[in-house]
Amino acid sequence: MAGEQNDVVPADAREKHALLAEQVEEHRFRYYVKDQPVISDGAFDKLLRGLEALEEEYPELRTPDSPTQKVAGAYETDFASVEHRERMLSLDNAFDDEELAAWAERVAKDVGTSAYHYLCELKVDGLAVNLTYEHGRLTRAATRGDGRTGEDITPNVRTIADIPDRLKGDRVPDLVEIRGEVYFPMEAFEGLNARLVEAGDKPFANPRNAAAGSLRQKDPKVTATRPLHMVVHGIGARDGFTIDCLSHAYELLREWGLPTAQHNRVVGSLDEVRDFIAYFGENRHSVEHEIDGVVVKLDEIPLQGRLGSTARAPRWAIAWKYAPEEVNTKLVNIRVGVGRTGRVTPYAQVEPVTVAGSEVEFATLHNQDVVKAKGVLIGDTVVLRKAGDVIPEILGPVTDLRDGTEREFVMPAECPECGTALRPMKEGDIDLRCPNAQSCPAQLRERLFYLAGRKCLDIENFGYVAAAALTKPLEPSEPPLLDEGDLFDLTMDRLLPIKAYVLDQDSGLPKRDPKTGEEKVALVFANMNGEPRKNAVSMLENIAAAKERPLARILTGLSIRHVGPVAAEALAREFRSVERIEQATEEELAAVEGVGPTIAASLKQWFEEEWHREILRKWKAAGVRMEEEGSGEDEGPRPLEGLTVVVTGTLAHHTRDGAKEALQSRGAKVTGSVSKKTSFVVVGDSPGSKYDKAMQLKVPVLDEDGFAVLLEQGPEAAREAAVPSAEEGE
Ligand SMILES: NC(=O)c1ccc[n+]([C@@H]2O[C@H](COP(=O)([O-])OP(=O)(O)OC[C@H]3O[C@@H](n4cnc5c(N)ncnc54)[C@H](O)[C@@H]3O)[C@@H](O)[C@H]2O)c1
Ligand SMILES: [Zn+2]
Repeated sequence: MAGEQNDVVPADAREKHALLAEQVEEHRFRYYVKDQPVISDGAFDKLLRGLEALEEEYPELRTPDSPTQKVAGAYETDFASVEHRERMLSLDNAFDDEELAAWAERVAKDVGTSAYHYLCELKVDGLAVNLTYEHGRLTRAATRGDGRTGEDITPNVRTIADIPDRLKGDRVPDLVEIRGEVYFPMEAFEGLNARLVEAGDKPFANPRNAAAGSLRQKDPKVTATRPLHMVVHGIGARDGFTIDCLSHAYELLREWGLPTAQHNRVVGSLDEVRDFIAYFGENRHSVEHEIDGVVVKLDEIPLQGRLGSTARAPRWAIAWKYAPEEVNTKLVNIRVGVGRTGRVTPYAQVEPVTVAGSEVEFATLHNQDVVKAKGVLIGDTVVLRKAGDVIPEILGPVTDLRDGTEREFVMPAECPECGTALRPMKEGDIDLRCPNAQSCPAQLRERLFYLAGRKCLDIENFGYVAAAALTKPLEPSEPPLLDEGDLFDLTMDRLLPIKAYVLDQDSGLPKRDPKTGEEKVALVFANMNGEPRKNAVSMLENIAAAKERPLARILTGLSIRHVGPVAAEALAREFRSVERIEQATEEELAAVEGVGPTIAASLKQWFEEEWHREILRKWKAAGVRMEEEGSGEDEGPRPLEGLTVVVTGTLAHHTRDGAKEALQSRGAKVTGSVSKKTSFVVVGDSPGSKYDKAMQLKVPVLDEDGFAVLLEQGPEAAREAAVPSAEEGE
């Protein structure tokens, strides 16, 4: 019989099986012993699945020593080996609903009752540990190993703050094995790698490897410096207490001071299990640790016993795996981009990979220090992560795959777009900037793109392609826009001859002809006959229409540092024209709610640049609305409406214009001569005749403090602060 079956397995299947088995063993060794896997979990799971599929087809290949039949892994390591009292198992996986339903069906069939519950838990991405407590004291901690024998890591585990040395309470059992997952928090990962690189050590490729590597240190003092955490997810051998449900056991463990999970849920139906899976699929990153799936268990412990286990995994549990968020790929190059404010940021170009459903070719690297801290070299295989909607990032390098051809990234000294020498904006800044703010094509392009965008002028048909074509065309050699000043003076004549690279929507990089490999070049605004394209016509119409946008949007569109839509709204409401903002003192600007000193200083700086003021002059000449329209009841409070105020003498904290603006923006009328109708006279040093006149007419007089009261608290309070006190005032 056995001989017959041997004949049935074709030689190539046998060979393929042996090869796959060897690969799986090799990757397990790298993963469990070296803490440096060289392929992603997704890729590893595929290998294992391939092996399982072969064994499904040729069951003779499923020998007890096949990697599919074992808990990985029995390896010689530097640690003493210890036997678990009760076996630690792996889990069977479900990658789709069919597999989940098949598991549930098997359970229903074999359990012999309909009175059972599913316990849904999150699958923590870390490494499994077994903690032995005897009479409430932690006596041993071990890794899973091959499930029977693990590595003794007791001194290392004692350094983990989450794990109590002694169990709390008076119901402590004689013996209990606690199973849980040790993990390394994602937020701490970057810092750890930075320190490792700094010290000349190898960085970790991802947080799970960092957890394993940190826990499996020869020197527990090193482990103690790592922010490891644990979540409990099971219970092994026990003596001195009984439990009916795993969920109840967790309550007991919590009382003992063990770190139990916060998101477990007991449900009665498979549909509720599906809801749980769907919910955490959506909210994967709202959890305090990384998860790679959901573990569904039968809650009733006697029923777990009834179902039993295979050599590898319990039949009463299944692990639902979410789509992997991490993949391995090659770091092809590190390029630099220039942003709207001239900030030069390196970014990674990787061999295109699909992760979390989308193809990724670029990942952010923030700045040259981040590149260094991550310890990645150009040419490295790297772990790329795409978590939900967050932009893809590089976690770390797979250093075991280096062959010596990798090279370090060097931040360029010059702007890649305009050649200007890069420098920090101010001393101590990490970020380098291109100081050619006015005409650096990259900065101008980004500013225009922003200016035309939703938050600002909302100019339809004016996107990235137009912004690029207007600032750095291939032809003509002189770009139509050297800064944003001429935006509203663009004419079709200027647009028609413009040729530019055809840019890819996502990357902003030139598209290439698939046949020749050459970058594609095209007329941007004209069709083949040299006539205006439809969207060029409407772009110009939309630019003209944008002249009427509210002041706040115009202000936002100037790309003044720190002046976003909120600050722009506040400024527009308070000062009601660009001119008055320009004339205001730094104090007056800073005093506006929602503005403050940083923005005020930045505004002052901006207005100091001649070319900035030139933009304003050109826009005004082109008919851009630089003021708020009408008296605008709905445009903010005007607490001084109806008052007439005279300002005289020198004020310490305001210029004369500044004081005037402050009054006007609150609705007061400011006049030059004192009369019976004057509500207040504000006097500074050496006030002269207007002061005398005010005294004569019994008009309330305010010194600088009184003026502040008027501005901040209104006329009632100001009358009280006035000299002389104006009891007879209306
Ligand atoms: N990249 C590689 O080269 C490589 C190599 C080997 C293994 N791996 C990865 O390691 C994993 C395989 O390891 P495995 O055999 O331990 O199987 P598994 O990770 O699929 O499932 C078993 C493990 O899940 C853990 N777990 C987390 N939360 C749990 C919870 N709430 N309840 C119960 N258990 C929970 C336990 O530690 C348990 O041992 C896979 O993700 C695989 O991709 C990767
Ligand atoms: Zn530049």
